[in-house]
Amino acid sequence: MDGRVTISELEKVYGEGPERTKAIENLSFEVEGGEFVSVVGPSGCGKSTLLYLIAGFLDVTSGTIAVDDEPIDGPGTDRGVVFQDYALFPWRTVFENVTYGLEEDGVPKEERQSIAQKYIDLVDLDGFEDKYPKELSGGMKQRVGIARTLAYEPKILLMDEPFGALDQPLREALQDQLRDIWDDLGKTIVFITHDVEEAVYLSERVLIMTRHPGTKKTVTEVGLDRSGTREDIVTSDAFADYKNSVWKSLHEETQTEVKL
Ligand SMILES: Nc1ncnc2c1ncn2[C@@H]1O[C@H](COP(=O)(O)OP(=O)(O)OP(=O)(O)O)[C@@H](O)[C@H]1O
Repeated sequence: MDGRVTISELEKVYGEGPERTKAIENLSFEVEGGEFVSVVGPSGCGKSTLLYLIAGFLDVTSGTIAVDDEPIDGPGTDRGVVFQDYALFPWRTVFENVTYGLEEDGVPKEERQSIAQKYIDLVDLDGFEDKYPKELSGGMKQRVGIARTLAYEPKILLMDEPFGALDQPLREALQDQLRDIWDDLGKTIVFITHDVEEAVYLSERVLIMTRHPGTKKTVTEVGLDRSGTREDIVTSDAFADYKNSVWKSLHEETQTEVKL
């Protein structure tokens, strides 16, 4: 399946001289096409840096990132980013926010209207097309953010703590919606989170990064039976085992950090 991300011997250094900070070192990792991978790690380990490197917003210092074997060269519509703070245009309605990228790409009006409506419906925002961001709850704003990114029809969704600012019930609702979208659309998803439970609930594999400078520490394969309800899943022994395994690996890193 398309949308494979191959990261090879990646290094990212910010600044020079006394300002020099090595954010990521010697990171190699592959995300399969259509796979859902979460990334967790101590604060400052380079998770956002990794996401923005894959997005092409930042240049690598050394190493390569390729999508379907093609080294990336800056941002592209094959990759779409969803930000924690939604990054919506306050002066545009829901509909206009979702059509923005399509307008920029010169997609004809009728086509962009039907694409936008499809994704607005997919995130359950039909009826809210003419509202402005200030009239929406945080959860609705993030659904607009997701619809806007999906409207580009990227192969890969890059999500930087997208539900971090939401309260628990909303967060859970959006997690379930994202899983449904993933089931329907089969996109590759790279999802950054601080929340171990969220990572295990959502993804097929969890990449745990070392503390600063970040690299791959461990990868946990999550083989959950997801056929039941949320309650069935989160109360299962398997869920507890996966959560413990990710938590232990992460905790070793944060303990090291505290000792210093
Ligand atoms: N623009 C920048 N200039 C210089 N250093 C930076 C820049 N952006 C990030 N860094 C540094 O790179 C390292 C990794 O930062 P990054 O934000 O990627 O980590 P993170 O794991 O996403 O952190 P958090 O979990 O706290 O959001 C940190 O030491 C940070 O201070």
